[in-house]
Amino acid sequence: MIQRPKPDKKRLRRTMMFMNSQKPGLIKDAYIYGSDSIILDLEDAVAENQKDAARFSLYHALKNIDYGDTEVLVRINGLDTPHWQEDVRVCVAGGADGIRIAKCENAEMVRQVEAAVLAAEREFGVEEGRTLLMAALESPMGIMNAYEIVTASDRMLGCAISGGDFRKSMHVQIQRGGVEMMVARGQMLLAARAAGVQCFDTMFPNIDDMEGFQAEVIQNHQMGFDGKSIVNPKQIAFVHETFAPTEKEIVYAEKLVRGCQAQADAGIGVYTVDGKMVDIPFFEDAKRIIALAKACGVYHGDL
Ligand SMILES: CC(C)(COP(=O)(O)OP(=O)(O)OC[C@H]1O[C@@H](n2cnc3c(N)ncnc32)[C@H](O)[C@@H]1OP(=O)(O)O)[C@@H](O)C(=O)NCCC(=O)NCCSC(=O)C[C@@](O)(CC(=O)O)C(=O)O
Ligand SMILES: [Mg+2]
Repeated sequence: MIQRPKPDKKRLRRTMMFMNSQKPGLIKDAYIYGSDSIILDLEDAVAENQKDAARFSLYHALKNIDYGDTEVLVRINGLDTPHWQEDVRVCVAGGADGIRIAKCENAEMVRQVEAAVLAAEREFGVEEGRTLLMAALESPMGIMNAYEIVTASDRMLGCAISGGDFRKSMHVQIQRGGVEMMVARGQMLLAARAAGVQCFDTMFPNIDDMEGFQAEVIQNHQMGFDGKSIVNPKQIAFVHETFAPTEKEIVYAEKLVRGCQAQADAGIGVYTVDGKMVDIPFFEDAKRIIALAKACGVYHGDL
């Protein structure tokens, strides 16, 4: 039986790759692709008459497959279905790192899942508080309530917007440039940053349109997302590359971090580095960039 390390709310999550729990062939070696997290799906990828079979296959995967450093999340069925409570029991009994709450609309839904998770942790002798939560915001109501959702539980690692359901409820189609979801993405990002949790963009469904995918990933990064839901292994590399700090950013951040203490000791609060003004917020951001570069495995200095 596999014992997974304690889940970390703040870990690196550039990619969260969905896969159908109903398909043992997909989930048995999902870690080989190197996405930061995988999402074993019990919800919309699983046909209604296969929910029990998917849960069975999920439980055996959680118990017997060593996913190594890959975080293992499970997307449970919506709270308006007869499935979600049994989904929660299986996730906790199997030792999943966290649960993605599908179609989350308000804080009360988070509290309901949290109560079910706690009951399952007690039932199966799992350390209380071990199982993390994240919310998928898939409707206008979910987006409007983003802040109350992400602050509803100490287990909450963050939230993700879900474009398929969201666009359907807004009567819009996916657009190059993302104008149809710009406001919702922005509102969710504000809520997540205000709450100090992570924030993820939706999956890009057109897996053969790499150009469109790459344009969306670049925009996600520019907007401030921590990562993205994905549906296919060929989407991983570009997201990882885009979300890692560049060599130029690392060199500049290193210069700021190394210089800031000396400047502060000399009583100087604001000065220029390579022709750019810097003061306290820039140092904090430089430290974040170095930490991110370390987590991405692209920092080789001694800070
Ligand atoms: C799309 C396709 C069928 C294409 O398959 P294909 O086989 O044609 O792909 P190929 O590229 O040929 O695969 C090459 C090799 O990779 C393996 N491989 C492929 N995909 C893999 C994968 N995901 N995990 C591990 N392995 C994989 C494959 O087995 C093969 O291995 P091998 O045979 O050994 O060479 C496949 O990708 C897939 O099933 N994707 C996940 C779909 C899914 O789960 N959707 C539900 C979640 S979204 C949703 O519900 C909407 C949402 O709710 C979202 C939100 O909330 O954010 C909203 O509202 O927006
Ligand atoms: Mg959905």
